[in-house]
Amino acid sequence: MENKPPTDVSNSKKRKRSDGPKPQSQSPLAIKKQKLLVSRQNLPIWSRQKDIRESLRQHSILVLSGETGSGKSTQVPQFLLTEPWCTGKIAVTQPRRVAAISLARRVAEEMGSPLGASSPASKVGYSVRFDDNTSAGTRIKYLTEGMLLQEMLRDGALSQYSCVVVDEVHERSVDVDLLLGFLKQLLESGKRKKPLKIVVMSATADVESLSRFFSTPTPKSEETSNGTVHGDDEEFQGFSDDEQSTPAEKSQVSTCRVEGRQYPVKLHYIDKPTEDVVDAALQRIMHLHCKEPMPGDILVFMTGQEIIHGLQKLVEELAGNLPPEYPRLLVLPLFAALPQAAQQRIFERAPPNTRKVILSTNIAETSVTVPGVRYVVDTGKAKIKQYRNRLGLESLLVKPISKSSADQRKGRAGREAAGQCFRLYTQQSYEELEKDTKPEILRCDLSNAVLKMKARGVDDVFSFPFLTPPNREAMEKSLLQLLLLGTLNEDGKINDIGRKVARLPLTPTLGRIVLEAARPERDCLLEVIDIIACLSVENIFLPTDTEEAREKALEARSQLHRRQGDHLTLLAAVQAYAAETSDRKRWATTHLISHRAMQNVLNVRKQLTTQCKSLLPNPTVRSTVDEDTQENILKCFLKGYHGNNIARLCPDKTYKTFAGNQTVAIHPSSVLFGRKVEAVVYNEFVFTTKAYARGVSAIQLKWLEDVWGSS
Ligand SMILES: Nc1ncnc2c1ncn2[C@@H]1O[C@H](COP(=O)(O)OP(=O)(O)OP(=O)(O)O)[C@@H](O)[C@H]1O
Repeated sequence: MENKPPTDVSNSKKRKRSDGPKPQSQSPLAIKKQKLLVSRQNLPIWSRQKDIRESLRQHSILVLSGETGSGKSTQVPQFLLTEPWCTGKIAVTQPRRVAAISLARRVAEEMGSPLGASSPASKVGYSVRFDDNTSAGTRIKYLTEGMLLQEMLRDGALSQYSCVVVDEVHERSVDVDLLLGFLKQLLESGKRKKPLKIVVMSATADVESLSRFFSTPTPKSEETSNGTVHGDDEEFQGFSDDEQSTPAEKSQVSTCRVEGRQYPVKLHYIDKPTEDVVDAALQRIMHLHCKEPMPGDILVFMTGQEIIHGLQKLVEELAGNLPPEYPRLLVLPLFAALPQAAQQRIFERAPPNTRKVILSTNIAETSVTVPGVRYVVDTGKAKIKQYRNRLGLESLLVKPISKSSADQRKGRAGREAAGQCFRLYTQQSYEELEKDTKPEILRCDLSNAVLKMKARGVDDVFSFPFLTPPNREAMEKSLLQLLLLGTLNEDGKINDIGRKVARLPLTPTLGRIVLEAARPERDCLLEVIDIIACLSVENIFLPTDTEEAREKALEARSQLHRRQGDHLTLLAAVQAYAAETSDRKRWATTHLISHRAMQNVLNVRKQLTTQCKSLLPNPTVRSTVDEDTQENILKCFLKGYHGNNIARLCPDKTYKTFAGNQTVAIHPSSVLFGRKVEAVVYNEFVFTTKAYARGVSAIQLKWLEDVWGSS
């Protein structure tokens, strides 16, 4: 057996010092910790603890690969916590908030620590967009990649951290690619007073290219040739040169492979390709439920929210007709737009004699352990973001996943006991899948990434150390967009507006809309925040799939509907909900509005309002929104969309987009559906059976001069 876990060392010291009446080991947290220690010791990674610690004593960077479930995400930070160099915090990044939260919860339990802000003694916390659950004592912080990037804007040297663990690097989100580049630059800059250790890990990491990436020095561009990669001037204050380590030391990369997983997963394929994957999933779920013994929950990977809701209905219907001797079925959906509390329900154990079936998008694909899951059903598809450069459009398309994703999905079974994975595609189809998912940076709108680079002082974005350099044309396009948004100056340098936008937890477009609303001439900050809060959560309006339901909804929501369109309708809904003081849940039900989504809107609204305080210290608070304010609100959206997301009515009575001259119809979910107005602004361009604009409001063409004429 290896050394005792670091946490044990510190706690045994504490125990000796404590002379209170009740030994610490009897507290519920300590009992749980002891119990979990046994499972931790059985993880394959446990026996590699010494090697992992040793390699980071010798090197700055460790690229760690190991099978799903081998213990990387939960154990590595705990192994490193008591290393001599680890005097600060450890950041562990995750591609998604659901994983960041559940891992923090698990590791807190394993360490016998309260979670997050619940106690100053808490050692483990998490930080995700709109939810920072950490305390002054937090040593291990699970956070989304985006949150660490935000932190880097405030403190580019990451001075509170001794270590950054970049987990699930194979997902290759834009944020992780930026993070890797920034971390590499930070190590090369020699501007850290104390050592910073970096661990990059995944089950399916491309160890070779990651090692090469970190060990090849970044060529210096003109802008960075003075050796500094600087954001705000204050970022690197307090670092003295004499304590810098040499670049040779810093670029040392070590690698480690952890073999084996705790429990086996039996793999099944179908014999013939299926046309109807929803039906195949339904059959598989019901078959497992009726034939397989309890306990054994089922995790099903689907493509998106709508298809999940559809399958949920079907499963519930069939389960309702089963004879009483069968266990009950509890169906839980899981997708990104679902509020956190609802997402976390999947981690609760199912009630007695009940089997959980979780219908999830790819957000449960990596890092998470869903207690109780023994069976994974994989449809082999996911919605993947695709950016069409020429049109300047980003859309989500249903595509086959990669082998690496399929293996991650399989890895969600066999975590607490042996499991099985049912792939609803043939073995041949699996063999034909791409090895890895194409990095997001090659298929998305880059304006957010470029603005983040600019805000961190990377003026020459073309020489940024990318693991995979994006397409030059896409970069140029995003630079142009940022220039049009008014976030960059003509010379390409970030300006004050850009810096402010970059600090908001929103896309550059939404951030720019907020900034416009904070201008005293517009003074509609609170209203715009309300609308943007709605756009940041799941749809507040409950779905209406039949004609009858649509009519019912129209009637129920008639007082909220605004003839100007969806933006002001959202605002009316938030304001009416917030003004309801007696029974908000009932109000939501009567108006066919999701109470859960609304609670989330109010939460986001609160946080955005706090974050925007410095933009406009005394925004006008209104109980009713007069016509001038309505116009100002829509003008803010026009400012943010700067020519994109606008369509005008043509003589043939169709709407055509300003940019690209594409025909676009108003989506049936819009309050403007069927109406013909001079021009419209919309939030989203979606392509289903045809091109639709979603989230639409009527505008006047003469407003454009006022909007685009102003800076
Ligand atoms: N919330 C949890 N509930 C129960 N067991 C858990 C939980 N989280 C982790 N575990 C246990 O710890 C093991 C290791 O999990 P961990 O997330 O550290 O593995 P990993 O190697 O990072 O896997 P992956 O690559 O799939 O993210 C799991 O297989 C499971 O046995």
